[in-house]
Amino acid sequence: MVCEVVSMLEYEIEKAIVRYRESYEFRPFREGVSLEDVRRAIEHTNLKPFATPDDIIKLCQEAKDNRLYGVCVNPCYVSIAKRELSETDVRVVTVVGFPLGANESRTKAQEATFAVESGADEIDMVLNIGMLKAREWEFVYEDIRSVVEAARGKTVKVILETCYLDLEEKIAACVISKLAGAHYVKTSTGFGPKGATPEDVHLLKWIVGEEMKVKAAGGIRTYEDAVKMMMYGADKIGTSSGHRIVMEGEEKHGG
Ligand SMILES: O=C[C@H](O)COP(=O)(O)O
Repeated sequence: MVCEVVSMLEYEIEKAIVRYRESYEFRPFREGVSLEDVRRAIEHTNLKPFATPDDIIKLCQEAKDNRLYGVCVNPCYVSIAKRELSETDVRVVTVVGFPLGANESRTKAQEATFAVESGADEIDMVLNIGMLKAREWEFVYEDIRSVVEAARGKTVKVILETCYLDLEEKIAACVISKLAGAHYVKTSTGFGPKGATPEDVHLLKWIVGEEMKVKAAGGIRTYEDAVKMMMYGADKIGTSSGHRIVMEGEEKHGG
């Protein structure tokens, strides 16, 4: 059984690498991203270690005022965010195995279970970066699967932390995330040495295709940054600058 999973993962990863070598082209997936598109893509984020309950209440208020897609908060703040956003359609996103991805899989699964119990609508988990680098494909696959199962149907995003990965590792991480049943791949935690780039966002979208989505996160500070990420394949934008980005968009488009 384990052998079958390993062979399936190796086969699919190799197939994706060959497809990349034969036909990859870097060009925008779309033009014409509107301010409304940007608002509805932003997951307004505060994952700082020193964030207080008052900071989370402010984050939620900004998300409501700016009609953003969601907020992304550390697990201890899920219930506060849920309370602040009740009777709105603003989603509560939280993180698992954050920011290193190096917890035991059962710890990640338990975190996901607790997050859902506390009211999280979506889970952003960090994959096991060291195990990916060691080409322990089935470990990485089972690690993601355990969180997908624990999330009980809630959206699961897999943070790849692309700044640490080479091209083949990025492709392998996308293929494994998709096969393990995750709904998104996400570029970065915002805590690594580098965040999202249009090149990485494009590569991720090109590999996962239409059945899966991409979240760009880390270092996205301006309206122009957000629009560019969306042109190159991002469906969601994780940023601690959501309020500023929308203000810039309103200035540009006249309110
Ligand atoms: O998941 C989102 C990131 O943590 C946000 O990163 P940022 O603070 O660089 O915007």
